[in-house]
Amino acid sequence: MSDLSAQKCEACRADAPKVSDEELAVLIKQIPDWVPEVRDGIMMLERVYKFKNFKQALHFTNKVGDMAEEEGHHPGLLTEWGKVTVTWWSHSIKGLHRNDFICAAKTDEVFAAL
Ligand SMILES: C[C@H](O)[C@H](O)[C@H]1CNC2=NC(N)=NC(=O)C2=N1
Repeated sequence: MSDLSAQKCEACRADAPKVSDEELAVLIKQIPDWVPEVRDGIMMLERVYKFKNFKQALHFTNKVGDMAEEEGHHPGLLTEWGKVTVTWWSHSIKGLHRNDFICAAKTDEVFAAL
C-alpha cells in the first residue's frame, strides 16, 4: 500500500489549495501509471485500465464508484469494451487537490484487488 492510499480525502472547498508544481512532482512518483493532463484549462490525473471484456470493465467501474462514494470525491469514469478511463480532478477548485492523488492511489488498489 502506498502512503497516499492509506489517507482519507478531506473536505475540499473552493478556497482549498491546488497542489503546486513541486508537490505534483513528488506525488506523481507514488502513482507512476497516472498521467497529468490539462483539459479545458483544468489539470487532471488520468489512467486507462485494460480488461478482457465489457463485463469486467463494468465491474471495476462499479468498485471505483463505491470507493468514490466512501471518500465523498468522484471521478470521471468512461467504461468501454475492454477498458475504463478514470479521470480525477477537484471540481470545487477546478484543478488538482491532494484528494485526487489519494483517490488515484486508491483506484490502483481497487484494480490490484480485483
Ligand atoms: C457536496 C459534495 O461533497 C461535493 O460536491 C463534492 C462531491 N464530489 C466531488 N468530487 C470531485 N472530484 N470534486 C469535487 O469538488 C467534489 N465535490
